[in-house]
Amino acid sequence: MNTAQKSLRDKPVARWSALIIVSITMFCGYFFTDVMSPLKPLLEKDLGWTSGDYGWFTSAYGWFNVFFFMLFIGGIILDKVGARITGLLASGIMVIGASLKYYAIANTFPEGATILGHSKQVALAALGFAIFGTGVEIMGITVSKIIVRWFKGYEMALAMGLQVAVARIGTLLAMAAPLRIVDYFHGNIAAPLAFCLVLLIIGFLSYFVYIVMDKKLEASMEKVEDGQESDSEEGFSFKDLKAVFANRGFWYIAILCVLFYSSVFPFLKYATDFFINKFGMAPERAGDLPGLLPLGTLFLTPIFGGIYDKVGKGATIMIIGSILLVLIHGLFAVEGLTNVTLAVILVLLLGVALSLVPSAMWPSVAKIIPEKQLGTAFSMIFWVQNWGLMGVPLLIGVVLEKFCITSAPGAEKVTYNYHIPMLIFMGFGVLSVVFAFLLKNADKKKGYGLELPNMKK
Ligand SMILES: C[C@H](N)C(=O)N[C@@H](CCCCN)C(=O)O
Repeated sequence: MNTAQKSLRDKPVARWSALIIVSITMFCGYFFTDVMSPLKPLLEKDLGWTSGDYGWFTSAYGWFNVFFFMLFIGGIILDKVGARITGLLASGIMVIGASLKYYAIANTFPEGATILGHSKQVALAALGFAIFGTGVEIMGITVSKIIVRWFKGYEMALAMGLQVAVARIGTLLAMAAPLRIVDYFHGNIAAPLAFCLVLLIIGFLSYFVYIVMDKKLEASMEKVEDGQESDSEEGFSFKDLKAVFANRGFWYIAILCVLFYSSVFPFLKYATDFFINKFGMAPERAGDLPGLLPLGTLFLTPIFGGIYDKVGKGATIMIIGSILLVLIHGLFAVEGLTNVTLAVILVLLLGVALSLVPSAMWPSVAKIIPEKQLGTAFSMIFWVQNWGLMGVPLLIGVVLEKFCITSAPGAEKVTYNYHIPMLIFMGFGVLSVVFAFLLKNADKKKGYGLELPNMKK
C-alpha cells in the first residue's frame, strides 16, 4: 500500500492514541464498578447493611441491561449511529448513575424508609448502580467496536488486551484504595465514591478527544477506500440479528463468557470479605489481596493477546484458562486451607486465568462474526454475560445470609463460612471448561480460524 492510499488507522501513532483515549474512559468505569467491594464489611458495620442487601445492590449492575434489554438497544444504536454518539451517551449515563450512588451512600435517610423491601439507602444506591451498569456496559461494546475499527488486520488482540489491562488498573485501585481513602477521610465511607466520580467525569471529557480522532479517521477512510469500507458501516438490521443467533460459534462463546465471568467478577465482589473470614486477614489489608488479581492481568493480558495475534491457538488458550479456574476455586473451597501464602498464589493464578480467557475470547468474536454485525454480537454476548453478573452476586449474598453465618445471632460482627460460595464458583469453572471444548470442536468443523494467528503476514 503506498502512502497516498493510507487511512488514519494505518498510522500506528494514530491508532495507539485512539486506544489510549478510550482506555482511559474504561479505566474510570472499572474503578467505579468495584469501588464498593472492599467496603462490604464497613457497609454492614457502619450502615447496617446485610449480606442480602449487599448482594441485591451488587446485582443491580445488570438489572437494566438484562431486563430492559439496554445492551441490545445500545448495540442497535451503536450499529446505527456509530461509536461517537453511543460512546458519549454511555459515558454520560455512567456519570449520572455514579452520582446517584454517591448521593445514596453520602446521605442518611429516615429509619424504616424502605423501597422494594430494602432500606431507602440500599435501594437508591442500587438504582444508581443499575444506571451506571447500563452506561459502562454500552461503553464496553462501543470500545470493542472502536478497537476492531482501528486495529483489524493489525495488532487487534494485543490492542484489546492492552485496553482490558488498563481497565484492570481501575479494578486494582478499586480493591486497594477505598479502605485507605475512607481512613484518610476519618471513616467517611462515601469518600472513595466521590473520588471515583471525579475520575468518571475526566473519562467523559476525554471521550471528546476520541470523537475528533474518529471524525478524522472517517474522512481519511472515505478518501482511500472509495466505498470499500462501507460494508462495516451498514448498521443494524434484523437479518444481521438472525444471522448472529443462527451462528453456533456465537452461542458457545456467549455461554463460555457468562460462565467464566460469573466465577471471576462476582468473586471479586466478595473477595475482601472472603479473605477476612477464611484467611483471618486484617480488614484494612484484606483488599490488597484481591488487588493482586488485576495486577497480574496488566502484563499477562497483552502478552497472551500478542501470542494469539502471532501464533494463534485462541480456543486452546480459553480451555487452559477455564481449567485453571476450576483448580483455583476448588482449592479455595477446601476447608482448613487457610495459609495466606497459598491464598496469594491462588489469587495470582486467578489473574493468569483472567488474562488467558479474555485475551483470546474477545478477538475471537471478530473471527466468528462479520464486522458489520459486531456491534450486535458484542452487545448480545454482554447481555448473556450480564445475567451472570446480575444473578451470581445476588445468589452468593442470599446463600451467605441463609446458610453460611457462623457468628451467634445478634453478634456485633457477622462472620461467614465461604465453603458453599466457593463451590458455586468452581461449578461455573467446570461448565466453562465444557463450553471451551465445544467451541474448539465447532472451530474445527466450521473453520472460524480460532487456532490461527490474527495478524496478516
Ligand atoms: C464486564 C464487561 N462486560 C466485560 O466483559 N469486560 C471484559 C472485557 C471486554 C472487552 C471486549 N473487547 C473484561 O474482561 O473486563
